[in-house]
Amino acid sequence: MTHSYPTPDQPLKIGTRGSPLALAQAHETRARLMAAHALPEAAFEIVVIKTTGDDRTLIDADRPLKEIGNKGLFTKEIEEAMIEGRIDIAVHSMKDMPTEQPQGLLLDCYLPREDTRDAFVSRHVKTLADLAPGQVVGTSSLRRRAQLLNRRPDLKVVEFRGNVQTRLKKLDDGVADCTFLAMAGLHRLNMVEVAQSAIAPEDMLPAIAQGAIGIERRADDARMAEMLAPLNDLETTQRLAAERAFLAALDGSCETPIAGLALIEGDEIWLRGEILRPDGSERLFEEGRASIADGADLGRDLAARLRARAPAGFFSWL
Ligand SMILES: NCc1[nH]cc(CCC(=O)O)c1CC(=O)O
Repeated sequence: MTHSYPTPDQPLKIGTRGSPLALAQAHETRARLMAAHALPEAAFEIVVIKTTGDDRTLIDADRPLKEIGNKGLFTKEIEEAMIEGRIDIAVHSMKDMPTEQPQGLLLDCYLPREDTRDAFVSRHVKTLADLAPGQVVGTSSLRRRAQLLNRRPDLKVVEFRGNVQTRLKKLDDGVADCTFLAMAGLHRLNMVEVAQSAIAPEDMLPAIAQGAIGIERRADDARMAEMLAPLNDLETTQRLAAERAFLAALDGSCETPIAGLALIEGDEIWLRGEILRPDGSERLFEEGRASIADGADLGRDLAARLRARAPAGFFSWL
């Protein structure tokens, strides 16, 4: 180590949102840094930063998130704090991260990926296939809404937001018969028992980067680069390179339901991706394989194939 380690007097500042899931991810990052460098907990300070996405006056309004703002809703204030030096690193759910970072910041450290599947959450229905016609699904995710309606146009979808506890309360109140959450979030919150079942990717392809935690730093911060290096998981990096190249090539303006999942099989990477119309009336799917080093090219290639197949008007921005 050529740089000095953080100490209780000069702790390493870990920036995060304040939600229970965000805090669990920050704690996991701290634990991994402590183990990798034999440091005490006191050498770290967790700095909670409120983002536009956490603003109750905006969030409590019953508007879908996509109408409130777009990219960086949950990251802008955290990235500003890092650029200003108030924090050293930021811990993010990669699923919520734009494909490009602001000038001066770098996102190149990924923790080993959790379960990528969506969870089927209900008080009285066991699996997605057991839903009866007309039953009500609560979700705020454009992707999940479109995927569900594509397969089951007979179901009713209602807007559903809030943290896990709020959503479970809504299920208890009978607002909806079921909802979906990422298995990864439930694992990290030790709440996996609220899932009736995990949904196979063949039935619901997850969001790009679902289940992955990324750690962002200042690009010129050599000390942090060195401290984060042992935390980076190679396979997660390779899978996200393919998935995020796919997303970037499709714009990924959160206005079109996009899903994708890469898996490593031997010395190959296998990528599946799909785009849907928001009402679920149309679904375009592609898959392909490449050598692992060519994952990003595979992602761009899959995106180009989908674009070529998409009828005019499929993307609202074209
Ligand atoms: N958009 C919110 C969000 N961002 C990351 C996760 C879950 C954890 C993950 O996918 O890493 C969630 C909640 C959810 O979809 O249930």
